[in-house]
Amino acid sequence: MTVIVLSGPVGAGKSSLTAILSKYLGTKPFYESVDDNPVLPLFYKDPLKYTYLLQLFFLNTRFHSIKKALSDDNNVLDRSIYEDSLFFHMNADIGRANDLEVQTYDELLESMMKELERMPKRHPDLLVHINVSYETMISRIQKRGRSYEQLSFDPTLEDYYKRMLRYYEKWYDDYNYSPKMMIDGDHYDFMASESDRTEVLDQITQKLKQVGKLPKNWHAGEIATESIEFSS
Ligand SMILES: Nc1ncnc2c1ncn2[C@@H]1O[C@H](COP(=O)(O)OP(=O)(O)O)[C@@H](O)[C@H]1O
Ligand SMILES: Nc1nc2c(ncn2[C@H]2C[C@H](O)[C@@H](COP(=O)(O)O)O2)c(=O)[nH]1
Repeated sequence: MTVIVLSGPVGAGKSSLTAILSKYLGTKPFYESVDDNPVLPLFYKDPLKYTYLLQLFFLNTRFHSIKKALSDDNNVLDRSIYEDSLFFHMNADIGRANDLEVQTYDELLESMMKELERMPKRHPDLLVHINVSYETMISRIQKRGRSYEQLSFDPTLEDYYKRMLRYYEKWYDDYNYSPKMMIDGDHYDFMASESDRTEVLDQITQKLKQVGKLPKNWHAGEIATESIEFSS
């Protein structure tokens, strides 16, 4: 059984690579709750009011997903509980949560992480982080077109996204729950270019081989983007 978690800032390409990778490895994809998330649009309209509720919503869904992924067969997760704290503390640092909310959140997360330690499989086998520049991030956010994520919806999102990229640098350096690797999301267009897709999948399978976690009975094959079901 092999569990892979994807990480990276908004628009980096996590959901897209989750779909490609899970199809390639013949494993199950787990997606974040976005289009069916009732709190997300409220958060972008009024972050001060909805930061805490949104975080509890994500934390709850991520906890259930990682528990299921760690007890199921092979899986690929599009963002996981390991990034939850980055988002909450980033928002708290810009004044969107008070000290009591931070303390309560940290204690709750700690209890959840302790519960994961009791799972038969305690951690993922590999973290695949997609690194992108601010320019790439913005162009992908525009390409995807969720209205509330656009700079035209809220110009202060420029600072928010730039801060997110800085927090991710430290987050990736500190992450130590599993082996990890970084994909250059500026360089590889794994959506439109077949050779880029092949190269990225190759990098990931090499790393899985290196850590002894390539799923059993798996054979490399080509995958066409048309055959993949992307999440919306
Ligand atoms: N490597 C890439 N090259 C070009 N376009 C990409 C790449 N990765 C993702 N995209 C496009 O960028 C947008 C955001 O990708 P998505 O997978 O939803 O990002 P995330 O899940 O990290 O927020 C989508 O329109 C997707 O088609
Ligand atoms: N405040 C938070 N926002 C979050 C969190 N996780 C995701 N998000 C937002 C960011 C995007 O607008 C959207 C989906 O993220 P993608 O990176 O998949 O595009 O949800 C969080 O924990 N806190």
